[in-house]
Amino acid sequence: MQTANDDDGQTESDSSSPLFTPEGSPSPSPAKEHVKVALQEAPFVEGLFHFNQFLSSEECQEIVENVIDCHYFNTDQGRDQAVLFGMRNNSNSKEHDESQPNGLPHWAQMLLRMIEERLRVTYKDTINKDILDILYNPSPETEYTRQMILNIYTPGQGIADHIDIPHRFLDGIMILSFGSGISMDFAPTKNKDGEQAFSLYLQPGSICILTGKSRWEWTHGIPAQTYDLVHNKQTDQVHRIERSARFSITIRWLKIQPESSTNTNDDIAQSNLRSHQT
Ligand SMILES: O=C(O)CCC(=O)C(=O)O
Ligand SMILES: [Fe+2]
Repeated sequence: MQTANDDDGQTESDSSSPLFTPEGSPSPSPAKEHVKVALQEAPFVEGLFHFNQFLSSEECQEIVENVIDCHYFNTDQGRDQAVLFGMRNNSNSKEHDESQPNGLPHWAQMLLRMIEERLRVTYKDTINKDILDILYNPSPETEYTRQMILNIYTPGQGIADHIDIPHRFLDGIMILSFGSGISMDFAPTKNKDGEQAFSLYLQPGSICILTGKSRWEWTHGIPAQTYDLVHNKQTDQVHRIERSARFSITIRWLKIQPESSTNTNDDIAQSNLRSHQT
């Protein structure tokens, strides 16, 4: 593998949006820790799907504008995360219908429908009915609701390696990336079948879907660094790409638990995952 300093072939971040300024300018400071080389495409892991250019740059821009209009964030005051909830659903109700009002803001409902349609039509050769059901029509034993976490990562910020809390969230997690690309580390928790940890570069406009084994038995996390190293398969070169501000939307099914359960501790545990470069 050769190394290169430019970011030839990589998708640029959208620095024109107010969500991505002033933190959006590239930061040249080197990370202290070893920076792993990320792949552009995911290797095979059961239940993991990763599609680059899932959303066009126009669609990304529209989503970001909708989010800006909702005023969820104030990065000056450290408010870089927002959590949205849909209405509850349960296993006795009719088949889940994403076209019914569900308590989420209009833009979020439109986004959910658009993702479903695209997976069903454009990605039908890869996403079968079982996976679509996990993502859009679960039949769990408990009540559940849609949860969407919106995160802004400035350069140097990350999230610790983790498995999304198993007793809190159902199977099926979708991660959409906007603004800057970022490397996400994946590692198997059960050392078997010769599975190897790897790092995957999440480009803006990409979707990363975790189901089955990749959701329950692999950790994912974002290293807190100011740049990423990305392997270009075509040229077999490694490119250094400075991070700018990234915005992500993580879509999950949240289990609704009795008042007496440990919801609060779980929420604190989940939000404490965000990490900074030290
Ligand atoms: O922001 C991301 O890309 C991932 C977030 C995540 O893994 C989580 O909230 O559990
Ligand atoms: Fe996660």
